[in-house]
Amino acid sequence: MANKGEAGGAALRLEKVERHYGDGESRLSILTGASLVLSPGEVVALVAPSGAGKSTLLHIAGLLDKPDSGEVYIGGREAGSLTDAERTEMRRLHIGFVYQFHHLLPEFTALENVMMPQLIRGLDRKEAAARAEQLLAYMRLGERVKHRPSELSGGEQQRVAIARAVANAPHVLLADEPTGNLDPKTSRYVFEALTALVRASDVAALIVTHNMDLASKMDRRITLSGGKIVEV
Ligand SMILES: Nc1ncnc2c1ncn2[C@@H]1O[C@H](COP(=O)(O)OP(=O)(O)OP(=O)(O)O)[C@@H](O)[C@H]1O
Repeated sequence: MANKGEAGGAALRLEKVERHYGDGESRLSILTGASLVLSPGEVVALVAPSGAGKSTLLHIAGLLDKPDSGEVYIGGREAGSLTDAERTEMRRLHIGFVYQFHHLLPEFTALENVMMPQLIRGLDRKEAAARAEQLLAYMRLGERVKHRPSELSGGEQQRVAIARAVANAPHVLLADEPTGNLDPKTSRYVFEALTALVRASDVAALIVTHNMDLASKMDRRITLSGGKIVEV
């Protein structure tokens, strides 16, 4: 299940990233030189107060937004010099996203949802189905592959979303409150499944959470202070 990142290299590197909103008197400096290195297989919690810039950072790391200055490297490749088409391609192949709400496609089964990113990448159906089955079995959803999202519990839906996010063996998994919508027991279960899959797949995970219990179980905890990343 290992990904194709180069040996020993960083999965994600942010170098002195700055992001400002607005101009003149109303200018807001949200990121003022944020630097971060994530290694393959590492699970890192990003814990910071509301408005500190967590989503801004995640959007930049996920190539959904561009920094005003600084660099973003995904699997060793600098993203700033890429064309829009290349950025989209890099996002599709090398970055997985998990949100608080699963965003699964309601008319497709769990298996088809996990196959989807692989089919978009051009993999044939048989290969995509085999990998999707393997991932869902890993998430202990082997008995649920033919269920549609509405036929799954909240925790099961989130586990499908996690399997889908790593289906293309990305370098980086970015998760924004992935268990924020679940009860504490289910949260822990989903988080443990996520962590096991991320480690087995050699993906680097950056997880925004307000849940200190889960944050304490991750490899590292970081926060944003004055627009910079600080280890907690
Ligand atoms: N497009 C934008 N234009 C102007 N200001 C913005 C924009 N996006 C975010 N901001 C501001 O930047 C700050 C950081 O926002 P961001 O969403 O990154 O914070 P956050 O840490 O994710 O917060 P939360 O935990 O509440 O989601 C906030 O004050 C927000 O109002």
